[in-house]
Amino acid sequence: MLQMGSEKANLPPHVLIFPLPIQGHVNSMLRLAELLCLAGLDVTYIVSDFCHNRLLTHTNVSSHFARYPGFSFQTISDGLPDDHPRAGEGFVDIMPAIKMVTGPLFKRMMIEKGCFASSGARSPVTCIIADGVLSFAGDFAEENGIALIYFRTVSACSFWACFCMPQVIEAGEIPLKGHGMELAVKSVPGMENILRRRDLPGFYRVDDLDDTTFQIIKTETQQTPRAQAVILNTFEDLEGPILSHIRKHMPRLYTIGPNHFHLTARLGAKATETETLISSASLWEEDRSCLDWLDSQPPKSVIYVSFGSITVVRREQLLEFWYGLVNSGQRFLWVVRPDSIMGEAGGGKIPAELETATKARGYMVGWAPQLEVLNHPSVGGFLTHGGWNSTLESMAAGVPMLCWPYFADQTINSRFVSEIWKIGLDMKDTCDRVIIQKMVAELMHARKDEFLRRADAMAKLARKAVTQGGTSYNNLDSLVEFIESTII
Ligand SMILES: O=c1ccn([C@@H]2O[C@H](COP(=O)(O)OP(=O)(O)O[C@H]3O[C@H](CO)[C@@H](O)[C@H](O)[C@H]3O)[C@@H](O)[C@H]2O)c(=O)[nH]1
Ligand SMILES: C[C@H]1CC[C@@H]2C(C(=O)O)=CO[C@@H](O)[C@@H]21
Repeated sequence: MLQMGSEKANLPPHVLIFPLPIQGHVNSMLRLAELLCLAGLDVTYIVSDFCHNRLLTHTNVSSHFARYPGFSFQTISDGLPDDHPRAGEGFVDIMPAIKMVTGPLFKRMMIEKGCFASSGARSPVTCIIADGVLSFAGDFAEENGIALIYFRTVSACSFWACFCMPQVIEAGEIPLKGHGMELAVKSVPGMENILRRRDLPGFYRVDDLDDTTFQIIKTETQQTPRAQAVILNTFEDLEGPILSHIRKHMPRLYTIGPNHFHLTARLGAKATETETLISSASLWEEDRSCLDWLDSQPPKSVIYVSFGSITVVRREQLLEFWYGLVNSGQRFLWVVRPDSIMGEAGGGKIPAELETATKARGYMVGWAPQLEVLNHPSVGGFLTHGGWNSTLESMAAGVPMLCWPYFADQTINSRFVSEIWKIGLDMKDTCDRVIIQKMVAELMHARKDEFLRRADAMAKLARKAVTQGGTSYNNLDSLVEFIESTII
């Protein structure tokens, strides 16, 4: 058991925050870190050397967080060589490497550094908030009598569908073996009339139940209830019915999202200043020239296209998207990450008609300041992979979505976007220029008003949740009180 020296008793709680070291987890949990700093807690944020180097290179996190004396970074290896792609198919290496290398390193680091006890005026770590898929951090907390909270960075619907993996197997609804994808899934309580097999989180798409990633996700998800509390980046008005199911297993569940919006609200920003007060957590250099380009476009005329930090596409798929966008006649701003095209550097010539049309009404960047883009008045739609941060950021900005899920939670998020929240369309499992053209037109023209109306209503609910008295606002206060109550 780690001892709290009595002389430290009046110090604030010291929370160790440990995200899975990939973009979508790092930014979501960094926002939580700042929310806790604002509440007066001390925070150690532990992140991979790889992500830390990139954060230092591409963002102002160091100077931004300097305003919180109780905040510090600690770095650790993610177990992968520096030149590992950490994207596309390479994502399957991340979880095993973290488990095999980072887990043991973490334990050593915590013991050797006495849980960072000697760091000036801070108490030793009193609470660990670990990513919900890092069970080794939970083991450490349990073994050493430190309070444990899990933060699963995905939607409640995805988390719940993963939590029900044993029942889905039991019901014989998987393995999928590539057929029956249209069949209704009946074994996820609360989603009986919502999901087809193709809408299950992408981890389910296995022919063999011994698949390593499937097993890791199943095991990591099953152990969640051992934490004293669970945090989700969502809000009650968005996922209330699913949250009720989760609460039967994990009653102390804090919904505090959308995180970025919540942080903005707590920082006291006015709507027009929205994103400048939030520190960027980008692992790539943001190309801000796209904001100038957006300034010269008509209101709500641009579809913003981005598939997040892990998606990769084959050259044929890139061309299908490109033709689809160009043939739709729509203005577009497209993020093509330098590492997102499979094959030899995206080799091959780009057809002249695509180049010409792009010069006329498109703009491409390697990485964008996404929050500012989504909140720009010229943006009227978002062609997205449906990563949870992108989905929440789009919702909070009132921007309708066209979803092209790539893997993981994205396949279920896109189903909820189209069928439950009705703020966009789901284009999963197709990549065809004609379909893309048609769906872009549907989102941006034929059903534009309908989608904008609902997206605007959803944005209002999100704002209400993070405003004083709102559910996420109150839940964050309760979370802080809970963390304070865990000091022994
Ligand atoms: O040009 C860009 C593109 C993205 N972003 C930001 O990068 C983040 C991307 O996060 P997300 O939309 O969640 O996608 P991924 O990077 O793919 O995130 C991973 O982590 C998420 C949270 O667990 C999961 O929902 C996703 O499926 C998983 O792929 C968002 O905050 C974006 O604002 C930028 O700032 N600029
Ligand atoms: C690489 C993936 C492993 C787990 C994470 C996840 C989750 O359900 O927590 C979903 O997709 C990715 O963000 C992560």
